[in-house]
Amino acid sequence: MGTIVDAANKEVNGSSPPDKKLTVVFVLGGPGSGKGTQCANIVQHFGYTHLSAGDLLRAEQNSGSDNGEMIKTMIKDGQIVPSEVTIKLLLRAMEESGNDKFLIDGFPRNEENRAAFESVTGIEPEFVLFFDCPEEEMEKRVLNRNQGRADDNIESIRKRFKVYTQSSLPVIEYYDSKGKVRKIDASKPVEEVFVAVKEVFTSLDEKVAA
Ligand SMILES: Nc1ncnc2c1ncn2[C@@H]1O[C@H](COP(=O)(O)OP(=O)(O)O)[C@@H](O)[C@H]1O
Ligand SMILES: Nc1ccn([C@@H]2O[C@H](COP(=O)(O)OP(=O)(O)O)[C@@H](O)[C@H]2O)c(=O)n1
Ligand SMILES: [Mg+2]
Repeated sequence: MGTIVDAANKEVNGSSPPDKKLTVVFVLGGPGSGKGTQCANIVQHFGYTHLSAGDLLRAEQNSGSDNGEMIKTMIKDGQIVPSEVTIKLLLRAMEESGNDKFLIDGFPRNEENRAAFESVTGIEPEFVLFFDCPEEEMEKRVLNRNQGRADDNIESIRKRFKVYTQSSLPVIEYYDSKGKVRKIDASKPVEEVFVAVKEVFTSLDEKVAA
């Protein structure tokens, strides 16, 4: 197990003083809600490292790994890759960053992701940033995204919306019941969304400084 997780577990178990206090924010919302766009802004202003689960999976797919074909098929089909694969990629990226503040974008996307991350790392998110956006607006954005993604076509998008409603929204509801969700109206222009995002991170910084 990586040192970053050992450090977090020490903190959870309270057996010895933590080496490092890790701050993790989960960034969730449907496909095209603006997670990646806003994370880039947050990085600039608040010193986080941005880890997109989707980007890490696409990089793994392209690296010629044994899991490449499985990842490719699942992404095209909008299915959620088993957490064993995704968590390994996230932890490796956390280690490599050397940072202690992370935006984890697009994860956890189902209950299996959520429970596995909690049991493997012992990390509880500081909060969950939730980009709330109507489906028709998300569909328009994804179809105009132009990043050459194999899943940004209408057929894959329909499947992704279904998975989002059936598997990802329940995770957001779970965190909402614990008072951890910071909901943002993501239907507005990028700059206006970021005004709301900034308020959330500024109040966290004030809490930490207090
Ligand atoms: N608030 C917004 N208004 C209009 N377009 C946006 C907004 N936020 C992001 N976009 C655009 O929508 C597309 C999807 O955004 P992205 O950040 O990749 O979303 P996600 O990571 O949630 O799928 C991109 O082309 C992006 O430039
Ligand atoms: N936790 C995750 C995140 C993404 N993925 C896969 O990667 C795809 C793209 O995720 P993404 O976060 O890049 O997509 P967007 O929400 O940014 O449009 C998902 O539809 C899943 O197939 C996954 O399996 N598990
Ligand atoms: Mg994204």
